[in-house]
Amino acid sequence: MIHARKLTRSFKLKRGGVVEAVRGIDLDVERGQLVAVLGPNGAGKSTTLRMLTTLLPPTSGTATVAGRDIVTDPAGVRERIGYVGQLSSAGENYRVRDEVITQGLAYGLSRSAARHRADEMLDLLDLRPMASRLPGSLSGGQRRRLDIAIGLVHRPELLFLDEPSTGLDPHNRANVWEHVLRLREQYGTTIVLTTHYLEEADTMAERVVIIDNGRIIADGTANGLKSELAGDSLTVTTATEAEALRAADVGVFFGAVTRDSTTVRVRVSRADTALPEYLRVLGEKDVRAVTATSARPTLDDVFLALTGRSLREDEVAA
Ligand SMILES: Nc1ncnc2c1ncn2[C@@H]1O[C@H](COP(=O)(O)OP(=O)(O)OP(=O)(O)O)[C@@H](O)[C@H]1O
Repeated sequence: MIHARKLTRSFKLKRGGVVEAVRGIDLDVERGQLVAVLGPNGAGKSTTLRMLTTLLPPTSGTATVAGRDIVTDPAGVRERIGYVGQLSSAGENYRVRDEVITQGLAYGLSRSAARHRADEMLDLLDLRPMASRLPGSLSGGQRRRLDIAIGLVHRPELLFLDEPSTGLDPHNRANVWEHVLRLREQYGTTIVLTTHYLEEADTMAERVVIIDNGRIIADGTANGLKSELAGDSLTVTTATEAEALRAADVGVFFGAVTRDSTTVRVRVSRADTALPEYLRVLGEKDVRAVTATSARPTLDDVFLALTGRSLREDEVAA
């Protein structure tokens, strides 16, 4: 459904200098996949999506999307895809149902086909009760769902969603996800979406593509990436910082260590066997653990292992 090779985009800044937003992305997405593109602010997620959706020409590189070339046949790509950007696509003048119908007409559907399709999408996204309201009166989550309905009106095989859940409260986020998953189940639509939210990418998408600094740095299932790149973690807290320092010194014999005040974290391949052994050695060195826990890795641990930075700070800032 998507085949991109060495896709690259740089921006010349007015005040001089160049931003290399996307630096040579290779990406293949098969029909029916649900792919989450994850990365910190400014990683190049939106720029990648905007190139794949023909909103922005690449500086270099090639891509076919839904079988059409993004550079030589942008109209062909657009007919076959839906795109829901970060900003709401609904205007304020039409009522919800009319807004979807108008979009259908813009795609060349007949009036009756546009009406039929609009109703189908309003049902799919549970927007029927809001059909005659103005978009401005909808909640954030309802408005996002309206954006998705608009993006789907021409029955695209492939839907791009740029941060569909950013800015929504957890309830509305879960609700938007429920609808995205339903869409996929009912229509088999291929979905590529960007997100800042680690947990969402982890639990909802079958494939996670992590972008940083304009490059893909990891690509796979969440579980695959975690076991391949991160490993389990042991966390021990001590009563004093001096003890934590000693615990960190011991920890390096077990795996990579990070320490924050009296908390020491050690990355190991198998926490179940490493934790008792670590505690035993700490006892020998007169270090008493106040708490000791082990955890399976998260996608943040994957990102940390790859870049030395946490995605969490970004998530909090978003
Ligand atoms: N039109 C533009 N002109 C100049 N720089 C741009 C432009 N669009 C994007 N950039 C820069 O390109 C880089 C990648 O931006 P992009 O919006 O693709 O990141 P992102 O991963 O989608 O971030 P976010 O999660 O914040 O949306 C950033 O440094 C951004 O400032």
